[in-house]
Amino acid sequence: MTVEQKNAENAYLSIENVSIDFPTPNGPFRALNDVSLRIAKGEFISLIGHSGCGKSTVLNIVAGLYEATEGGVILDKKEVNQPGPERAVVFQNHSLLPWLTAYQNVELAVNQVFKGTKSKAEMKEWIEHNLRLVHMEHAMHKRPDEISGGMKQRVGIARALAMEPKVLLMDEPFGALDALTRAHLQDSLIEIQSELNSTVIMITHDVDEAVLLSDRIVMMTNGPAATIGEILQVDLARPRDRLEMAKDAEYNRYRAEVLEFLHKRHSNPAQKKPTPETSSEKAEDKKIRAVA
Ligand SMILES: Nc1ncnc2c1ncn2[C@@H]1O[C@H](COP(=O)(O)OP(=O)(O)OP(=O)(O)O)[C@@H](O)[C@H]1O
Repeated sequence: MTVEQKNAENAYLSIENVSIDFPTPNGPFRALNDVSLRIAKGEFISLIGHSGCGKSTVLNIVAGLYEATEGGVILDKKEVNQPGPERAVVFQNHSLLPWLTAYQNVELAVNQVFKGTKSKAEMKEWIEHNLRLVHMEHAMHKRPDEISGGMKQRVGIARALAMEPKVLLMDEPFGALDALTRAHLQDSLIEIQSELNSTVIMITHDVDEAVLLSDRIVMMTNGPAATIGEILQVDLARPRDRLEMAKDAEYNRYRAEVLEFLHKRHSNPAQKKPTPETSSEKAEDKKIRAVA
């Protein structure tokens, strides 16, 4: 059986022939063209590609925030056509309510999902359990302005996990953090993933992050009309240890494979013909190189 057939059989989340046109003053702009991806339960998928290729658009369609012009998304046999708590999103910039403590921020989401099904005591235990999962039990009664950026991101992840989503959607969740904090959070995510076996789609610009965390890395072509260019299956044994990985020849082969895709086979067109209008894309490309 081919990998493709195996994925089709095990699909928990299916993105089927998705295309999207955004209206612009010059007519419709096709951002994504014919994107298809089948994801198994418990799989960790990274989406990587140059700035503006459409990664967030894919995630927003799965989240139900954007509607595909063609094709659609099916999660656990049901079509996705609006946002819902079974698809929790973690953004780059933590979106905690500033006047609530870490505990209360998680409580808000838990109330939304479990009101009527869990007792007050069960809810308290569940909120604390999720804060413990991200190692935030010591600061659960602090407000966002009293904790660091990395801690806020941990609370954002706890809040998403506490909703017990079928799929966790992460849009550059560690993009705004310094390298060390980022590494700590990646390690926490590896730990959580091995404990919960969550199904995850994560957007990243960081090649090491993608290889370290993913079962498959989905590499997107440049837009407009972006689509999936290649998919890299990462067959590294778990649990993965970052220090051991750095010396592992297989790990470095996967890493080189992603870099080749991004900088050779699908290099950023902004780099080839630099113009003032593309300066923001060039900055983004530097971001990919800097973290690679
Ligand atoms: N609501 C919208 N209306 C019009 N165009 C949009 C809209 N959302 C995205 N686009 C366009 O679709 C393309 C893909 O954008 P998207 O944000 O998905 O890219 P991305 O790969 O996530 O970028 P980045 O890595 O910089 O976050 C871009 O050309 C963008 O300008």
